[in-house]
Amino acid sequence: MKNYPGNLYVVSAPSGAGKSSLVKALMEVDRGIKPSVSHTTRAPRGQEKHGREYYFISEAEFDRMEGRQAFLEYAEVHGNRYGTSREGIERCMNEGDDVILEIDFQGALQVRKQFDNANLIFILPPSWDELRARLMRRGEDSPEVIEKRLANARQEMAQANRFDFVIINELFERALFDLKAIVHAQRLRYAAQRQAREDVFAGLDIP
Ligand SMILES: Nc1nc2c(ncn2[C@@H]2O[C@H](COP(=O)(O)OP(=O)(O)O)[C@@H](O)[C@H]2O)c(=O)[nH]1
Ligand SMILES: Nc1ncnc2c1ncn2[C@@H]1O[C@H](COP(=O)(O)OP(=O)(O)O)[C@@H](O)[C@H]1O
Repeated sequence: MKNYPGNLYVVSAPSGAGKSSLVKALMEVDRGIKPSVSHTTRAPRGQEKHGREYYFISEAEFDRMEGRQAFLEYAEVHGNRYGTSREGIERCMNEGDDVILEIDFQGALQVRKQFDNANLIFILPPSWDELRARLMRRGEDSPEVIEKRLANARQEMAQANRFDFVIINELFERALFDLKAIVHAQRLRYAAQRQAREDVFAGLDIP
């Protein structure tokens, strides 16, 4: 397993729990962390732009990328396909940047198999009623799509105990504080580990 200078954070949550809002707010205050833009076969929502929220691609293009093993992970979620391109992430992490992935739990567990020090963070809503209310307030999905996402949320939330960290997004600022604290603490931890490794190598008398 390759050792990159950058760290990897993976955020998963049921639809509407607030993961996109939290990740966006984190990146506004933390310039050392870069988003990964996924590829999807889902249609863009109102304000979404190709290359910003997602690369919106056809089923055929998705098949081609899958065929040439361009994805670090991919999964079908709520009836659409989503995948993380391997190339961009490895480049960022090689350059020493931290990378944050916003992907579903199936993808998160695939990533952990490839990066054993990936940090898996699960965001929970405070209640079912609030989850439904947020999906409705967001106003981007039809009632049928909202019902499908709520039905899937039960199964998704049952996976939270497989993650390294769980954050309850009740008060937004509080949840953002928790996310920042996790990123900061893990960054320090890996920096200390790397330093310790360098110290060991520096101490070895190899010509
Ligand atoms: N496995 C995987 N899941 C993804 C990827 N990109 C997005 N997702 C997940 O797909 C689900 C649906 O995302 P989206 O359609 O943007 O809806 P939202 O979660 O309601 O904002 C969410 O759980 C995302 O985290 C990806 O590259 N891989
Ligand atoms: N703590 C919070 N309290 C109230 N509303 C929130 C909170 N966090 C997010 N929201 C709102 O809930 C909706 C869903 O958030 P979003 O970030 O799109 O979720 P996700 O990416 O998990 O699907 C958005 O309208 C967002 O503004």
